[in-house]
Parts: sequence; structure tokens; C-alpha cells
Amino acid sequence: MTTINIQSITYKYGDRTALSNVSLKLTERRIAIVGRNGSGKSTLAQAICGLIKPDSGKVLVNDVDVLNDRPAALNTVGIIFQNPDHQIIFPTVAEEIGFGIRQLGASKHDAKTRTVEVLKRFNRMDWADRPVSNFSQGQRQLVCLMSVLAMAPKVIVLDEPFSGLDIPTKRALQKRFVGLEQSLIHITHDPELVRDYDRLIWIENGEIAADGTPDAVLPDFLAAMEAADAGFDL
Ligand SMILES: Nc1ncnc2c1ncn2[C@@H]1O[C@H](COP(=O)(O)OP(=O)(O)OP(=O)(O)O)[C@@H](O)[C@H]1O
Repeated sequence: MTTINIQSITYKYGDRTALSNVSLKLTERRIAIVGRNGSGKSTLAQAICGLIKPDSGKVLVNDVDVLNDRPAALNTVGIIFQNPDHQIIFPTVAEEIGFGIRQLGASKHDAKTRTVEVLKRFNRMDWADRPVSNFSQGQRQLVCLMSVLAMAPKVIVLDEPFSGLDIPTKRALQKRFVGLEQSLIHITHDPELVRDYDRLIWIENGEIAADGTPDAVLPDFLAAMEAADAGFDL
């Protein structure tokens, strides 16, 4: 079982408090995070992955301090962002996948072997030397997923990976996520995607507004979203 221990995290961007004293113990395999734009979801995702340094508090994933033990964090938590271009840095698919494996300390030879393994698993050996720049957004998201899986993390954080994808591409990618053995923490604006998850956490203004099963939390969340104002005129 994977345990994510978020201990009293506060994070500020200048004067703006994005997360305010958030504590959570997460052990479920499928966890959804919902909330309005700007409520703090992505900030929490980055804290869970050790990508930002909270002003106070810490995150332990299976006892790994993800901020301060970067080598151990790399094969403990992975993240897939909304925009694959924020993630992909290498020109070809094999280089991109291999880079993550090398980060774990693998030799060039081992990185190559594991890159081939993951390409085969996804039936995408023909992608190895193809330039990512020619790929569609859905294909790039799959490259990101393969790169993350090649590092064999225990937890994968999905930060709205489906936005901008058409319905068939979204469905195809979703099928890949559903089958993963890893624990998933899935940030989404689409409650339908996470209705059958084990746990759903609703964040507002950097705090936990509700936490429970989707059946328990979603009705209030959806009612609040229906009643809410955008806060500005379009
Ligand atoms: N780089 C930044 N600099 C300054 N403020 C930021 C920065 N990133 C986020 N914020 C602010 O922090 C708050 C939380 O942002 P965050 O991106 O975590 O929200 P979110 O729930 O993921 O939003 P969305 O659903 O729009 O992606 C918002 O008020 C946002 O404007």
C-alpha cells in the first residue's frame, strides 16, 4: 500500500496563499481532486511531487521526503501535466523516455533496455526515433505517460491531462490510466471521469472544502459550482 502523508502544507506565491495548512493522509488507489480555477490544486500536485518548497509543512510518500530526497522521489512519484510541452524536453521519443531512466542512475545500456520495454508494452516501438514535435497533443501525452511509467513510480499525479484532447483521444488515454497498477491522484474539472474513484477531495481557496467518497462529495460540489459566479464578466 502506498501512503501519501501531506503534513500541514502552506504555500504562498508572494502575498497570495495558494495552500493553507493542508493535511491529508492518502492511501486509496484512485483519488480525485476537484475545485475551482485557482483553488490550489496544481500547487498541491507540485508539492506532492516535491517540485516546490512549501513555506511550511512537508510531504512524505512511503516515508520518502519528496522535497529533500530527490533521488528517492524520482521513482516514488511521477506527474503528468495538462500541457505535455511543459514536460517533454528531448527531440525524440526514445531520448525523452531514456532521460528519466538515466535520472534514476541507470547506465546507458539499462536505460535503452527499459526504454524498449516500455515502448513494447504500449506497442509503440515504431515511435522510438520519431520527433515528438510532429506528434499531436494526445500522442505527446502518451509519450509523457510512457516516460513516467519507465521510472516505475508508486504514485502518478495527473494534473488535468485530458484538457485539449478530443473525446476519442481522451477515452483512449483514460483507458491507459484505468489499467495502471500505480496509485493515481487525478486533478480534474470533469467529475464524470472520477465518479467511481475511491476518494474525492474538494479544494477551495487553498483549503479542503470536503473529503470523502465521490457519492458523498460530488452532489454538494456540483451544486456549489452551479450556484457560483465566475467572479468576472465575459
Ligand atoms: N506562478 C505563480 N505566480 C503567482 N501566483 C500563482 C502562480 N501559480 C499559481 N498562482 C496562484 O495560486 C493560486 C492557486 O493556483 P493553482 O494553479 O494551484 O490553482 P488550480 O486549482 O490548479 O487552478 P486551475 O484549475 O485553474 O488549474 C491561484 O490564485 C493562482 O493565481
